Amino acid sequence: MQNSHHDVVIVGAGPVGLATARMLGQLGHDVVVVERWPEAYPLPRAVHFDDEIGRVFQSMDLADEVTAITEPVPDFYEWRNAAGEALLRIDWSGTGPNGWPTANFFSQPQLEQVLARAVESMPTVQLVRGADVIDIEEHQDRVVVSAGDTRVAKPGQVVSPTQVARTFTARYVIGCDGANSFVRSRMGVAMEDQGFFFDWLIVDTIPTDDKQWLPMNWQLCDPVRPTTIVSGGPGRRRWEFMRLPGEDPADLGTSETAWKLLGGWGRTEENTRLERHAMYTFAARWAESWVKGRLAIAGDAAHQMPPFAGQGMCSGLRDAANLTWKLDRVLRGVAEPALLDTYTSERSLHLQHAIAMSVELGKVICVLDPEQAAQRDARMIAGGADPAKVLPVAARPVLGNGVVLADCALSGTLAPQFAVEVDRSPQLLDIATGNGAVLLLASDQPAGQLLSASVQQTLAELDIIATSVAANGNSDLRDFTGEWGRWFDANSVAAVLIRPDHYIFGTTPGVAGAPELVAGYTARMRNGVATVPAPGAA
Ligand SMILES: O=C(O)/C=C/c1cccc(O)c1
Repeated sequence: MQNSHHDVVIVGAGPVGLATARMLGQLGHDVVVVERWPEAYPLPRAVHFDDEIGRVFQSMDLADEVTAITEPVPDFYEWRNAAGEALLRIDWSGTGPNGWPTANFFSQPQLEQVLARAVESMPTVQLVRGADVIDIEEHQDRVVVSAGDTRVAKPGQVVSPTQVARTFTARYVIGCDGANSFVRSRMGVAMEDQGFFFDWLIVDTIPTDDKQWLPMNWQLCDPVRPTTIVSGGPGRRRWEFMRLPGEDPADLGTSETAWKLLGGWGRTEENTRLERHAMYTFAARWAESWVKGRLAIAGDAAHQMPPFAGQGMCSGLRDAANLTWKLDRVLRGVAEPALLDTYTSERSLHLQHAIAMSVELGKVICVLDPEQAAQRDARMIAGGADPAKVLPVAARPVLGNGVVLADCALSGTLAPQFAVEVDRSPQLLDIATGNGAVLLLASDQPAGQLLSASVQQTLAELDIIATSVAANGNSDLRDFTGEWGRWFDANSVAAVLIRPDHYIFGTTPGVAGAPELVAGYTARMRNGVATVPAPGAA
């Protein structure tokens, strides 16, 4: 029997598992990804990522590869009633604060191919397909993952093996193994469920004509048949049809029904290839704890949400970005394992925002009663289809308690990624600074002249890059668009400490407060769980 030793075993080779492997591999760790299916799954599932996740792909050195398989959104994501009136218009056009298009559509098999190629090219990362995890044994200093060879009974169906064919020993195991996660079941954690369940038929197609789709993405809020019409990535279209009361899910989930419903949209075998159709029960739930001992979960293994905000995969990739820089420090022995507890506390609150938003959007479209639909229409039309007026979730998402400064307005929110100039060459901030934590100072002097030798030594020990940005003068980075200046001014801050996952640890009103900011971050990283008071707080 084969046995191999690693720093981390990742169970599941979907986008979240592969991204987690890529990020840990970039940090030099020995990682194996264990996937039960012998071949990459060829059919669509997730189709959307936002500007934050584009930045995460960029940090994985995959900006060009991902851009090449992606369709950015040029217009509004519209929600219309049966009469065609706008109920909600969400601006998905343009570039977001993370320096990437606000909304992007792709086909998951293509994305997985990009990610799989990337991890397979890394000397310390291995991808093992066809290995079905059947046991996980946790010891004080290691975890042993046992896998059998996958037996495919018929296309799309595996029979769980009973015999162990190989074992993988590691210091940590991360379950990126989907909604029915085996790793989660081994952790024995409870799920918090919002009780939001609706059945929908998802239909993925490849149009063979040259039809234009305007707007690119929209929702038909017609109680006769609530329907989603969105991109499925370049050259693809997705429809989602809500199951009506009395409809049998088995009847709705046939290709005959898919064609019948597509027919109502003028899509026939003459102009369309049916790529996939599947029934889904949308749910809104999350695990109460995402780390237990040496086991962790991420992505659908940790949470599921309705698709209407396009945040399912985005949330999973946020998990990967949050977990990997912390796990890196624990694996390197420069942080206590207690640092990993902040993965749950930070991400869970942020995730609950995404779930609340997705459920609110679900409440808009999953309405089958004509009376209720008419009331909804009147309310949303009166609100001018403005998301700020017609949706109840307005506050921006923020990380929960963790490696964040208390009493600091920007702590736990995303830092923007505006462009800067280095040696007259324009580039996005993270390209200029490289991956990792950044202390960004609003000053026309170089950071090296603003910080004492001892602060600079602490920064080096914590792998924090210190740099300054200003429109003029001798700053390290030139704010050639003025966007950084406006951001610092609007928030009344002059120093910001940005974590490796691009979230803000904290800010100070003056550059002079930077050493205290660094001291707070240092304490937080070393001590684990308690939140650090803001500089100057009593
Ligand atoms: O990527 C996904 O999982 C879902 C994307 C999406 C975007 C917009 C509307 C939807 O119903 C789904």
